[in-house]
Amino acid sequence: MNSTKDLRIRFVGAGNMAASLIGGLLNKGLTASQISASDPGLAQRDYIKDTFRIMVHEDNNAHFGMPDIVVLAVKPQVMKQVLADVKASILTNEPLVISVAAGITTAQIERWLSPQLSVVRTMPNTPALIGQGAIGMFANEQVKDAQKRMTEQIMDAVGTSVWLSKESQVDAVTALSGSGPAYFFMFMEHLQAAAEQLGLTAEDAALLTKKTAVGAALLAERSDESLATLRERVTSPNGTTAAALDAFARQHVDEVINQAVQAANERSVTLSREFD
Ligand SMILES: NC(=O)C1=CN([C@@H]2O[C@H](COP(=O)(O)OP(=O)(O)OC[C@H]3O[C@@H](n4cnc5c(N)ncnc54)[C@H](OP(=O)(O)O)[C@@H]3O)[C@@H](O)[C@H]2O)C=CC1
Ligand SMILES: O=C(O)[C@@H]1CCC=N1
Repeated sequence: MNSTKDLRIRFVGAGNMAASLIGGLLNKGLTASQISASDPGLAQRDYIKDTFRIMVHEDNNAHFGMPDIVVLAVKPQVMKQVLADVKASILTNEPLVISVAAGITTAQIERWLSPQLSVVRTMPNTPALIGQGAIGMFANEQVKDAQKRMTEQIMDAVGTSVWLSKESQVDAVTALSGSGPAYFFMFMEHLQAAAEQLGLTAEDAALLTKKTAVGAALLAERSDESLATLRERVTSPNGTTAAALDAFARQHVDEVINQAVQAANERSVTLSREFD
């Protein structure tokens, strides 16, 4: 296996998720000369170039070279067309292909490029930007152990990753941790608004909302106790928390959350059919 200092990585698409990964890799000690990217947006290219000092090209095939890894970081809608564009460059040296796209399957990527290619389908999330990503990964049969280690090195640069044994589990990870940050942000938005209604200033409500979320998340991560036990510790009999949790239960919040996660999972499944 190449050591990290020898790796050459090409990003196709240099938007939010690519920026998170590029930032994480540079923080972990890769040099800017090891990474290049392509993206059609001038403003985005300038942003990436100014922020990370890597080479960014308008043309997906420009200065493609012979990368060890190609990271596909475009929207699912354009994946098929983008792969038609870069197919010849990729097939020149058959690098490991890592996709971060929601819904696009390894079978589709193999069909659009080559069935011989090693393809890893991953599902990261935006906290990768600060090294706190939660990432699911699925490897097709062509992926060798050394390529798995390379994938882990990349994903470990931006968070915590798990290998999945079945590709359908990537849809579940998408519904859980891929989309999950948005669920927590939405909950926090509503919590802040409710606190403002109770008379707190917007500034205080925002600060206390964020610190409560961070504190609860860190406690959950660092404690050996179950989430249920941690919840019970906050909940005094007939106290304030019990009053709030009863209100959630009356609205069947468990069913609401289950339906939302099912909807995200289903959308991940249908995305692949839509853009086939
Ligand atoms: N955002 C998230 O939380 C997560 C996103 N993902 C996945 O990551 C992928 C990228 O998402 P995200 O980074 O959020 O999206 P962005 O829109 O921020 O990034 C995609 C980038 O690809 C560029 N692009 C468009 N067409 C091409 C092309 N033909 N060749 C090269 N680049 C192109 C876009 O340019 P332009 O804007 O000019 O079209 C854009 O800069 C998606 O597939 C998504 O499913 C996965 C996990 C989480
Ligand atoms: O909303 C989406 O489709 C992407 C995938 C997971 C998070 N964002």
